[in-house]
Amino acid sequence: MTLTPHLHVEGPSRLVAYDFGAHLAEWTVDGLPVVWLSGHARLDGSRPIRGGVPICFPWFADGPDGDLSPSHGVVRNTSWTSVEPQDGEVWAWRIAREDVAGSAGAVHVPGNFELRYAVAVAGSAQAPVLDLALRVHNPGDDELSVEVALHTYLHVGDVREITVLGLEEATYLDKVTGRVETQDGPVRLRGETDRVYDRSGPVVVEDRTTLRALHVVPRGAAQTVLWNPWADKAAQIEDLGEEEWLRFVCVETAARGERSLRLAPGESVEVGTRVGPTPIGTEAG
Ligand SMILES: O=P(O)(O)OC[C@H]1O[C@H](O)[C@H](O)[C@@H](O)[C@@H]1O
Repeated sequence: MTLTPHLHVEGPSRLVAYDFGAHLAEWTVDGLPVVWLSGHARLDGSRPIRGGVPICFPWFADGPDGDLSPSHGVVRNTSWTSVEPQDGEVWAWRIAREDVAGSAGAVHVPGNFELRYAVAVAGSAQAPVLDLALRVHNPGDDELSVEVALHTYLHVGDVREITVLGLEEATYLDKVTGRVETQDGPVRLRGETDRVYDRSGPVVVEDRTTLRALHVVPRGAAQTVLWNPWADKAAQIEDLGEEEWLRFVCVETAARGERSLRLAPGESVEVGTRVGPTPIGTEAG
């Protein structure tokens, strides 16, 4: 099966998305990717799409106790239902617990849930801003505790040449070493990077290669995950081409572990991310 893409062109923006995973796969501005898609991504529904913005839910990676699969939960492996976009949204989708019943990992879903996800483009033609909004609703009678992430793959010219601002002095779990550390100054990636920062403020990725700054503004989740597999790990990832690891960094709006979302019966919360490129040296629009 080949997945059918949705395409949207608006001013300098071009967006591609799939119902499978409600996955925004590409956002280019003036022909240059901001949200990056692997040239080796499988677009046949046989595995999650490598790149774009995978939605991780109701667990992140292998879950709070490290024993769940598939990686990042069940909704990025399932086709969502398109619903009517509202108020300037480009696309919107919905999925609920019954839609994942029977899928791999469904037995680990911790309770009833309903998700609505929307992709919008805001800002101006000169400074477009992508807005991603995931509403999580608990329609059940019990508290719902879930992990979630908007796992944004941002395009950079060379990940070794970027500076990530906004995480200074934040504590983080280094998933590579298993240690908890404190960020000393801006982040410059020097090897495999897989960190869960206890911070939910704006992050700026300065990319000296493309002469762009990518501004990421999260909402509704307490953590920021920074990920790049680097050369050796990337070589083991089937749907990443040679050297493709140089072309992206993931800056993820996340709520995992002790910072999971806890929803009372009937409660809804929204987790979102805004992303916008600006030329280096100017402020976000
Ligand atoms: O390969 P995936 O299942 O898409 O996961 C890719 C990566 O996602 C997150 O950033 C996790 O923190 C990493 O540990 C994981 O390797």
